[in-house]
Amino acid sequence: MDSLDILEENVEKILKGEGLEVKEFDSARDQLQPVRLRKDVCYIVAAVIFNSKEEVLMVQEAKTECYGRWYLPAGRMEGGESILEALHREVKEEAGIDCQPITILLVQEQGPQWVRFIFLAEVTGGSLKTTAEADGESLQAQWWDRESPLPLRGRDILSLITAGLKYLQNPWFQALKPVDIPCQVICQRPLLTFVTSRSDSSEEDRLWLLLSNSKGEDASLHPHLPVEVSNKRCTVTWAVRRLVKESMSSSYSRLNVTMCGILGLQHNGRVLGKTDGICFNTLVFLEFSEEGPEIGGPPLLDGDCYRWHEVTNQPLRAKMLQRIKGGSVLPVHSL
Ligand SMILES: C[C@@](O)(CCOP(=O)(O)OP(=O)(O)O)CC(=O)O
Ligand SMILES: [Mg+2]
Repeated sequence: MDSLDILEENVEKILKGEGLEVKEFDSARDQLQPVRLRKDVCYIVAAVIFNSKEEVLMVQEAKTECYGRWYLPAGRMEGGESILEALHREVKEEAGIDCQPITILLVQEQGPQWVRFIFLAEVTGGSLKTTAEADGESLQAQWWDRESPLPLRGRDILSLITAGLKYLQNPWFQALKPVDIPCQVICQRPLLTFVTSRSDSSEEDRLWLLLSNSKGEDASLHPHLPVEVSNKRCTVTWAVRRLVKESMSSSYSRLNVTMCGILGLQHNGRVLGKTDGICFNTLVFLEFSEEGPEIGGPPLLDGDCYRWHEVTNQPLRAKMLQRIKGGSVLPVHSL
């Protein structure tokens, strides 16, 4: 199998939400310090869970700063646990309910220091925590009909509940759960795409993918997708803008960079301080905001660190175009 076949096989895997080991980074070595949970990264999980009457599971907070107010079951991940283990633990501790994930519904992030995974989940067992079982985690849990008045800890959850109902009625992207692959840093592997529409609508659009020419330690690294590290305060969206600015600086001012969303999320978390990172596989779309010297092709690249690969594999190209144009990707909100 030649190197471009391997590349396209890897792109297929990413489109399915599968993970790929991160072998090489396109970031300076000094940005590759392992991150440490609760020291320089904070991950939070939150659960949107409905019952058969479309009431949503809410917990009454026991914390001083929000005592007695209601919120979704949510909390900070602890060292050594996976994202799904944190989800199960938080929902059990705060609501008394056993659950299983349906999908990650949304990722909200402010760079490494705050990443929140909102899950749509379903009940598998347990029973609602009662006031007799109140503790430091929560006072009680109840099903909320979403209409009766309820003093909320934060109104941010209302849009999350709406997103959960919308997904249940119409799953607009394929269900996504974290893939258990360790990573030391918070990084992103973008499918960074450029599309040229054909003048003759009977022909399919042309699609290009940005590849990195960086060589790995084992120099035999096949042409591969770039991997950008998100260091301090650098959001996922900003990291990909930085990549575009560095690789296409002469065209950057004429480019619109659209973060379509997350195709996959790789995290393991087993070894505190060594596997606290996350690799986000993302889908990004570039387009010109104004005409320029390029005729029907992608932006000119500066230097030789990157190159454009035209995707001529028709089924793969069709899949990628559908994801780009259909918006059927897990949303990421860089706050
Ligand atoms: C992430 C929140 O929306 C609420 C979840 O965090 P908690 O304050 O409930 O943390 P635990 O004590 O671990 O349960 C707060 C925020 O970061 O905006
Ligand atoms: Mg909490």
